[in-house]
This record gives sequence, structure tokens and C-alpha cells, in this order.
Amino acid sequence: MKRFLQLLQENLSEDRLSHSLGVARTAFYLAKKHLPAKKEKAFLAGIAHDIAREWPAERMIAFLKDKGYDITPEDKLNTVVLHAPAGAYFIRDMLRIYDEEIFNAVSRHTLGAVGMTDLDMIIFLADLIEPGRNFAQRQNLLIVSFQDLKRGMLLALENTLEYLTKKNKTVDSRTTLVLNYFREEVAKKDSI
Ligand SMILES: Nc1ncnc2c1ncn2[C@@H]1O[C@H](COP(=O)(O)OP(=O)(O)O)[C@@H](O)[C@H]1O
Repeated sequence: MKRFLQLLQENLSEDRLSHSLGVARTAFYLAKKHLPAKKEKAFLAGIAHDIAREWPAERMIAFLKDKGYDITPEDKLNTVVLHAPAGAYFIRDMLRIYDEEIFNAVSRHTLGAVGMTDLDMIIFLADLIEPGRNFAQRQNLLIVSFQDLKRGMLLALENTLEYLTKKNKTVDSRTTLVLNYFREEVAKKDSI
């Protein structure tokens, strides 16, 4: 436990640590609603999810190469997305938390993925709606996420896509695939 806290403090600035605590608490409450058996796991994944967020690009790349992770040319152009898989490996191998569900949730928290689990969606959404976040759609996203995780994901991905496009930022090519997956999942629910 002491080592866990020490590694968190060593890797995260005060502001990022405060964000991570917000994500952990929000993930706990989202799990209380959607995945009660795993609320402690959601808290743990939430507090550690951004552990590699402040690493320089070279460190993320070297660390992931060492783990045998396949870094694509696209990843090299937008290295920020690598903090998610880098964090997942760090939590597993340095914090020694050998839990595949936490590994996946952390790994998927920036881009999402097709077939995300409830825990994956909880961490993704908690990251966006924790109390420290401040954007126009936050309140609405919070309400929708507590009602329905997949609808929350669809709204979150649409918001992110709009935000990145407006800011002329790179949109990862995997985003369309994930967005289409959630569009279909929500359409299925609507047709019932
Ligand atoms: N779909 C995407 N395509 C490309 N870059 C993205 C995408 N989603 C997020 N990002 C980038 O990753 C950064 C970190 O996002 P995120 O992981 O959600 O936040 P956090 O820093 O809390 O982990 C964003 O500021 C954005 O620049």
C-alpha cells in the first residue's frame, strides 16, 4: 500500500492526483449503480488510470516497446494516446496488480474499444464526468451515464469527436470504429 501511494505520488502532479481521486470516486458511484460487485475494483482502476499521463513520449514508447506492445505509426504522431496502454502495463508490472479487468479498463480509457465491458465504460466515463471536469456537456453526460453506460459512451465519443475536430486536433482512426459500435448498440436498445 505504501509503495502504491508512493508510485502514484512520484508519477502524478498534485492536480492530476486530484483528478485521479475524482475519477476513482465517480467510478465507485457509477459502479454502485451499474456494477455493484466491482465498485472497489472501479475505485482502484480509477485512481491509477492516469499513472503514465505525465511521462514524456520517449518514456512511453520505450516502456511499451519493452512490453512487446505494437506501436503503430499513427500512435507515434499522437503519442498522448499511449499513456493508456502504458499505464495498464505499469499498473500490472510495477504496482503488481495482476487483474485483467483493471488492465483492460485502463488500457481502453482514452480511445475506448469495440465490445467494452461495464468496467471499461465506467472508467472511460468517470474520467470525463468527475467533479473536477468543466465542460458544457458534463452535467448532461453525467445524468446519461448514471442512467445507461452505452448511451453515455455514445454521447461521450460524439462530444470528444466534436471537440477534437473543432480544435483541429488529431482524431485517432480507431475512433470511428468505436463510435459506430456504440451507435449500433444504442440503436439495438431503441428498437426493443
Ligand atoms: N479519439 C481520440 N483521438 C485522438 N486523440 C484523442 C482521442 N481521445 C482523446 N484524445 C487525446 O487524448 C488526451 C487525453 O485524453 P484522456 O485519456 O481522455 O484524458 P486523461 O488525461 O484524463 O487520461 C485528450 O486531451 C486528447 O488530446
